[in-house]
Amino acid sequence: MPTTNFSHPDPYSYQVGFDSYHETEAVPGALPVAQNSPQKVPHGLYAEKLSGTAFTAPRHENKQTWVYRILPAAAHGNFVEEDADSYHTRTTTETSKLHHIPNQLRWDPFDLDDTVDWVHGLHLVAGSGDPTTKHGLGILLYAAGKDMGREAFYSADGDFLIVAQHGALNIQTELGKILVRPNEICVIPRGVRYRVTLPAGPVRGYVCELYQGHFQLPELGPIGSNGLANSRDFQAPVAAFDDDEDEQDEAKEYRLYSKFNNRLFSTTQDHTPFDIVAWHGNYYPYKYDLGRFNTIGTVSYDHPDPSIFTVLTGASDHVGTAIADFVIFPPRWLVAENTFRPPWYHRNTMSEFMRLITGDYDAKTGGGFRPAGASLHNVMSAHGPDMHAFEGASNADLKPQKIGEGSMAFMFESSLMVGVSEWGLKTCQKVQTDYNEHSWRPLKRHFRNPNKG
Ligand SMILES: O=C(O)Cc1cc(O)ccc1O
Ligand SMILES: [Fe+2]
Repeated sequence: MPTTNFSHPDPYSYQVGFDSYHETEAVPGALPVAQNSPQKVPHGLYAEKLSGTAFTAPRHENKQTWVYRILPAAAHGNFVEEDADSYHTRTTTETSKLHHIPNQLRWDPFDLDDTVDWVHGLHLVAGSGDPTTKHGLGILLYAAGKDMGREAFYSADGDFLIVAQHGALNIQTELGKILVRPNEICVIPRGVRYRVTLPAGPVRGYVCELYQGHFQLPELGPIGSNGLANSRDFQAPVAAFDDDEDEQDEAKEYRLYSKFNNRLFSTTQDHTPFDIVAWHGNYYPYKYDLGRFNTIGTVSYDHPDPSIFTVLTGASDHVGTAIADFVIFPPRWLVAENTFRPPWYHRNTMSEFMRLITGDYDAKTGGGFRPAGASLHNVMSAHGPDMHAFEGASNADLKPQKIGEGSMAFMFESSLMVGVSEWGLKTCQKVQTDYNEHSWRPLKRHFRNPNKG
């Protein structure tokens, strides 16, 4: 089945394509014809450009969108930093620095939290690099149960790749509306302002924030011109705006939050930020149903590298070496002959942050790897199947087998060593102290040395 069976219907319509040039207008004639910035924009709108790359970036990388809005984004008050205890993304103080440790780490499922909204429910778990130099990534967990009020949020730090694990996110962005349900992902580019409400109760999930560049589809190489995540399955919103002209002054007031170098600032403005009537460009938020992934695997022998499961990649300046790959492990047939079918034991120069959205995972059958928690195998931290998985798979009858039915695991894989936040290591109280003890210390020796008598 090439789509996920969602319990929550999607009320919105979308335009399709990855990195496409889209144009959309919520009022006919709002888009200027054949120019971007006429002396007077149709319908008395303001023209504004949102740049996702340097003006001079090469054409194949260049990203920008022209928006036509009721008032420019600049029309707001001064930002003031929020109280440090009210949010959970800081990295730069002594008490919130990142810890770099070689241990294999695993977390029990993170708690739901229905006392906070999207902005205040974001927790930095791990990260590397620095938003101020536009290098690296942040890995965040979100858990929220409240709608954002008359508020909007943007991150100046990077692109948010949101992996919904529990509950639906109704995301009203400046560029239109997107519904994101478990087993869907959504990318909100740096700077795009949005508001999250929760149409089906509390939510929980993960964010990979890319401080540099933008997510791309991986090269397909010898796979050919289709496969993995196909371009036409990416959905972008159509223009939609609120008109607050007839509302009372108090009702027009909006609070605007900015995530800026992992700190939270806010200001107010006396009009809605969701006033874009039309836009055109290739810098926009989008979503993707992981159930549509066209999974490729071996039909002969041996376990291939998990790069064949890459949905999106956030490239570094070095070809083939990612700042962040987003990889999934979808339901699939295993048919390899004479093969140990689960992942091999390995030490990776890349760091691997993993989790289950739902179901189970073939390398961890001994318990402890459950949806909504996490694991981190940092640079060169040895890992692989736990004792149960090893004994099971090395004695299994190798007939064709469908694995992961109803399951979805994912990985944020980075070439960078990631540090774990104070919240991730201590405050959340979810770190399993016996991960290694439970998974690999029980592995039995099977070698019988033929050189011994
Ligand atoms: O460690 C893991 O479970 C992730 C993983 C899966 C796989 O199929 C091969 C390598 C790899 O790191
Ligand atoms: Fe791995």
